[in-house]
Amino acid sequence: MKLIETEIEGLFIAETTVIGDERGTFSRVFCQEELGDALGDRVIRQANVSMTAAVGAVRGMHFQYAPRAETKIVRCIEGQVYDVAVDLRRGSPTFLQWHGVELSSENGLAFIIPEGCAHGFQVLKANSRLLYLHTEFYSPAHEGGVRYDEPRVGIAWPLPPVHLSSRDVGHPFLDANFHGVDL
Ligand SMILES: Cc1cn([C@H]2C[C@H](O)[C@@H](COP(=O)(O)OP(=O)(O)O[C@H]3O[C@H](C)C(=O)[C@H](O)[C@H]3O)O2)c(=O)[nH]c1=O
Repeated sequence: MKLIETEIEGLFIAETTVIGDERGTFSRVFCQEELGDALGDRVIRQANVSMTAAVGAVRGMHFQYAPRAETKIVRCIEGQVYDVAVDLRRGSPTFLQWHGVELSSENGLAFIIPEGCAHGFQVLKANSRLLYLHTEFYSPAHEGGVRYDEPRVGIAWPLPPVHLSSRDVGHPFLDANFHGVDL
């Protein structure tokens, strides 16, 4: 696996080597050692899978507050999505900047999203499935969210967002006094 830095500190794209033969393909989807520069001494504590049916559907933007802030490794195992991270870290030079990347079962890329960054995605191919590896346990009491259409962030979704959950349309807009989350 090869780590590619982005302009947002701690936010990486991971390339995966796909080994093909006459039977099909094999690829390593996680390696604590090969992702060491992104993970440090963090360990994976929980893995989840989501399937999202409708093209254009958006889930996000989610994060967990400290002390249950988490690094999240996201990979598209079926279909194709536009995956986005937003830097919410107080004092970060890229505060409220976002970075998007297309993840698909074809390109085998993974997005490594550090603590203090919100995550969301939009479905580009029907019935897309995502695998999430989390360095913290799910903690509803520490869940936070930013609107997918937050004007202070300005995410350029490839398609008009549809099929959002009531929770995701219910996230508050950021007021002028929001200066970031502390880790
Ligand atoms: C994360 C999680 C959720 N849940 C329950 C809570 C809800 O009843 C249901 C769906 O949860 P939520 O609407 O928060 O999930 P998504 O909107 O699909 O969020 C997912 O997609 C966005 C883009 C992310 O970044 C989240 O990390 C990822 O969980 O599963 C659990 O029971 N366990 C869990 O670990």
